[in-house]
Amino acid sequence: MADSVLIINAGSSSLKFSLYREDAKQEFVCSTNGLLEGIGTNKPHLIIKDNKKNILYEKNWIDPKLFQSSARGALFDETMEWLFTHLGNDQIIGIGHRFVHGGSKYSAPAIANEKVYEDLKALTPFVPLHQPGSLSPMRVMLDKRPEIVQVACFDTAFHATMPDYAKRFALPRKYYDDGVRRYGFHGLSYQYIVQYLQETNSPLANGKVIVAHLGNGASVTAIHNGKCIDTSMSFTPLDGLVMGTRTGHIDAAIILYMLQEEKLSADEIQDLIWKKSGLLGVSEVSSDMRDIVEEVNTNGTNAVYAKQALDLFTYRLVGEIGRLVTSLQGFDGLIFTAGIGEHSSTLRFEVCKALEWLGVNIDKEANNSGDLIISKPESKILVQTIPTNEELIMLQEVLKFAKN
Ligand SMILES: Nc1ncnc2c1ncn2[C@@H]1O[C@H](COP(=O)(O)OP(=O)(O)O)[C@@H](O)[C@H]1O
Ligand SMILES: CC(=O)OP(=O)(O)O
Ligand SMILES: [Mg+2]
Repeated sequence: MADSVLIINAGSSSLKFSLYREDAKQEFVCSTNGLLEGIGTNKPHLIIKDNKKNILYEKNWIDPKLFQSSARGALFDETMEWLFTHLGNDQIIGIGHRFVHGGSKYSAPAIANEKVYEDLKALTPFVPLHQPGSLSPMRVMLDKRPEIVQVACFDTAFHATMPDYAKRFALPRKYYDDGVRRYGFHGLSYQYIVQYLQETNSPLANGKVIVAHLGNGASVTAIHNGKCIDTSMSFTPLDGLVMGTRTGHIDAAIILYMLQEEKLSADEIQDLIWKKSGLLGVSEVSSDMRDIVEEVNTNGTNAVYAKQALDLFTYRLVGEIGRLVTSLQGFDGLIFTAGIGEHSSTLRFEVCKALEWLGVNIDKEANNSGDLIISKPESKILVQTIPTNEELIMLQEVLKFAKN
């Protein structure tokens, strides 16, 4: 019977899981990978593969009702059901859960218990797209298999090194003391990128690097010597860049306008800014970058709106990179990661072209052919695409607890 560690990564449009099995060399190697993607779109897709990329299970849902976010629970349950009935003889010695928000109480991984569960549940209003998906598998396992060590790993932890002026909003001091400040998210992904640069002896490991994590949630982070200097997301993962369904940064007074003039309720505003805005709201096509690009390329009925959404996404991303280059006082490298960052060569090209004046010189062929280094040798800034691996960072954290 092999010892295994299960890692669950609940994203806003996806649920990823990886099962790591201990081999004869006592190393934990990924044996099964699952990806449920397209949550919140009308065509979610589940695919589960073994470590040789053979497909173990696949399912497509085509149902307009799935567009409603209330259908998320059912999709999560079905994925989890498959997982728990296919564990075979594996003995799970630990489970890692990605928690986007740790609030002011949790800035390091924490072992799950009732207190931790309740503390994290209380943060749900700040991360409505994520916390329910992270909490539900933890709850199931606390009830069914309380003997298994479960570790909550936080996106916020990586950003603890930001200086006071990057963390603080210009509000009366009381609010900062009450926890109203910039936390930053996607930290497990940024931690992985830093580790990757160190392990590959990259000249960027000790340099000034901008990392763009562009998934359904999108953020950019300025890193110097492996430490976070500033990042685009703040109190919640709503701030910063335009995202799949989130507004990114908007004038806070717009919320007052919606409340007072448009007479929207707090719940309606919450729904609007988290689930109906971003690429989806502007394009009226989809929250999924693949659909937006296809609508533009095929000159579909909403091609003009889709192009506006794409241009806005790019413009705001380039602007935020500019701000962070100033925070770093220059930069040596630019890294793209996560769903859009890893796969959309068009987006990477547009961003790099807009940054040419800062010394970014993209190699068009390398960018299109999926190479990891996509800048020309003479480029002042090294540009790389690095597939993220939040699961590996969580595995390392779980093993610290489960193996001792
Ligand atoms: N081949 C592709 N081209 C462009 N965008 C892609 C491609 N594959 C995935 N994406 C985009 O990546 C995003 C999802 O990223 P991901 O990091 O998996 O999501 P999450 O934020 O839920 O973790 C979606 O907008 C999707 O359209
Ligand atoms: C923090 C966040 O938005 O995460 P994701 O991109 O996985 O939804
Ligand atoms: Mg993600």
